[in-house]
Amino acid sequence: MGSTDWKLPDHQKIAKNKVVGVVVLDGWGEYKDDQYNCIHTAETPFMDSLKKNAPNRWRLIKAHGSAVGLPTEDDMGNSEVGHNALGAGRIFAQGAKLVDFALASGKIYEGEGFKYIKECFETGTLHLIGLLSDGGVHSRLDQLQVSLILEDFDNFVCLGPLGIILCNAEYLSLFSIYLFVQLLLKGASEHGAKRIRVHILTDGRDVLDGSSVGFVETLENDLEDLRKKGVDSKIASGGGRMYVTMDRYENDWDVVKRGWDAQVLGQAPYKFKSAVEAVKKLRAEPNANDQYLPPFVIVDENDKAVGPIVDGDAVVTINFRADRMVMMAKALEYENFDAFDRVRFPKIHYAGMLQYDGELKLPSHYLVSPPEIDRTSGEYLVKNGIRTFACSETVKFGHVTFFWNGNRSGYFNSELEEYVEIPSDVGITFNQEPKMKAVEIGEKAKEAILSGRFDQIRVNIPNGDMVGHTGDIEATRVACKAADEAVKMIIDAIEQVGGIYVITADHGNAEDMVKRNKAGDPLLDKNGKIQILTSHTLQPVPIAIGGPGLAPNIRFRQDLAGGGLANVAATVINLHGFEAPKDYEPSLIEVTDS
Ligand SMILES: O=C(O)[C@H](O)COP(=O)(O)O
Ligand SMILES: [Mn+2]
Ligand SMILES: [Mn+2]
Repeated sequence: MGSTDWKLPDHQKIAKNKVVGVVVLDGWGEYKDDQYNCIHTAETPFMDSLKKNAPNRWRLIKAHGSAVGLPTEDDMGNSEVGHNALGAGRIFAQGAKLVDFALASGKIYEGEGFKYIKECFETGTLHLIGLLSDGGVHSRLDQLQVSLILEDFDNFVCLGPLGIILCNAEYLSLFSIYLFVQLLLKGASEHGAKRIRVHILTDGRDVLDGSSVGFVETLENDLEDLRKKGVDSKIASGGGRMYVTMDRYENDWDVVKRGWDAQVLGQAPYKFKSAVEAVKKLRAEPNANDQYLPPFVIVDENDKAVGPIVDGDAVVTINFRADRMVMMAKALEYENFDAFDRVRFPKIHYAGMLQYDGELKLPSHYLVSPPEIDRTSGEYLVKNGIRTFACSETVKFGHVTFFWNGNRSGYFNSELEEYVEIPSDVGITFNQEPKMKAVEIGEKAKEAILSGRFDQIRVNIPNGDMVGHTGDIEATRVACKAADEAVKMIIDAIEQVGGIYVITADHGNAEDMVKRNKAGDPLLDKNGKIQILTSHTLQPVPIAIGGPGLAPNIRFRQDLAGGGLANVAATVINLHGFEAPKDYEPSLIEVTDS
C-alpha cells in the first residue's frame, strides 16, 4: 500500500514514552471454577490478583468465531486467527472462511493455482497432504469431501456426510447460488484428476483423541465413491500430526522428514493394506494417541507403496493455516534445501491451499488467496519510532512475530526491532516438561525492559496451551503456575521502569480440560471415564491493564461489551500515546475526567 499514511496522530490525553509490556498467555480462557479448570485449580496468585484488585482494568474479550474472522460461532479460536486479530486490529475473513467461499462459488477451480496443478492430471497423480479432522483450525474434512448437499434452504441447514452444519446468513447467500457444492476431491476429479492419493495426518489435538478412526472411515467411503466413478483414489500414507509433517517454526525437522519419507519416498516403519486398519492398530500400542501416531504407508498386494510422489505429479497441501505447513512447503518447493536429505526431489506442480508466507511468497502457487492482513499495529508502531522487542520459545515464536505481523516473516525495520527465540525442548510431549521455557522468556523480557532499549516488549507464554493440548490435567496445572510466575517477573520489571502492561490471551484451552454436555457437565465415555478435551475452547479470554505508567484516570470503557481480540491493537497503540488508525476496531480504554 504505497499511499498509506503511516504517521499516527498523537493521543490527546495519553502521554508517550512509557515502556509497554504486552503479554499473551497462550490458551488461557475464563471459565467456571471447577476441578477441570486448570487455571482455577493451579496456583496463579498474580493473575488472580489482577482480576480481584482492579475491576476497571480487567475484563473479558471474545476470542472465537466471528470475533476473529472464523466461519461460525461454533469455531473455537486459535493462535493464528487470535494473534492476527491482536496484531492487526481488524477482523479479516480467515483461511477457513475463504476456502469455504472459494469451494462454494467454484472459484477455486478457476484460479491460477488449480490450473497449475491441473496440468499434471492427464498423466500424473494428484496428491493431497494434510490434517484429517473437522477441527477447523488447520483444515476441515468437509472441505475435502465428495459432496455437501444443500437440502433445506428454509431452515438454513446444509446436510453433508458429516451430519448437519448450520449456515449463517452470509453463508446462505453463497450456498443458495450453488445447490451442489463441489468440494476438493469431487471437484478435482470432475476437473480431470484421474488418480488421487491422500496423505493423512491424524489429529486428536483440535478434536477428541480417538476421533481419527471415524475421520479415516469417512474419507475411505468418499474415496470408494470416487473409485466407483472410475477415479483411482486411495489413502497412501499417514501419521500423527505432531510426529509427522506438522512441526512449526523449524523446531524439529525430523518431524517433516518422517512425513517426507512416507509421502514422497513411500517409506515408513509401518506398512498396512488399509488406513483404517493402520490407525486402529497403531492406536492400540501402549500410550499411542492420534497426535503422535508413527508414520505408515499403505501398500498393495506386492508390498509396494501405493502412492509415493514422483516426477510429473501434482501436490496440494490442504491445510489453510500457515505455521505448520511452511516447513513442508519449503521441502516441496525449494530447489536448494538442506534441512534434511530429501533423497529424491521430484519435479512436481505444488500448490498450497493458501499461500502460507506473504513475505517469502511461499508457496508460489496456491488455490485460494490468503487474507490480506495489511497495516498491522506492529508496522504502524515501528514506523512511528516504537522500538520493539518480541520473544517466545520456538513453538510459539512465530505467534508474536509472524502471526502478529499479519503472516509476514522478518522485521519491518531491523534497526528498531529485535525478535528473540528461545529454543524449545525437542522430541518430548510438553506434559513431560510443563514449565517449558517460561522462566527463560520472563528473563529475556525483563532484560529487554530494564535495558531501556525498547518501547514495546511483546511476549507469548505458551504453557497453558501447549500442555493443555496433551490432556494431562496435573501437568497443565504446573504449566499454569509457571506461566503465572513468568508474567509476574515481567510485570515486576515493568513496575521498575514505570511502564504499562497489557496482559491477555489468544484463546481458551487450559481453563477447560473436559468435554461437556450443553448443561456444562462433564461427559463420560462408554467406560465411564471423563472425556478429556485436548483442544481449544469457545471461552472468552481476560485482558488486564496496569502499571505505574498508566494514568489513574485510564480504565476500560463500559460500552464495548462485545469487544474482542481485534480491539486490543488500538488499545496498545493508545497506551503508546497515539491515536489508532480510523478503521481499526475501537480501543477498549477511555480516559475519564477525574
Ligand atoms: O497447532 C496447534 O498446536 C493446534 O492445532 C492449535 O494450537 P495453537 O492455535 O494454539 O497454536
Ligand atoms: Mn494459541
Ligand atoms: Mn493451541
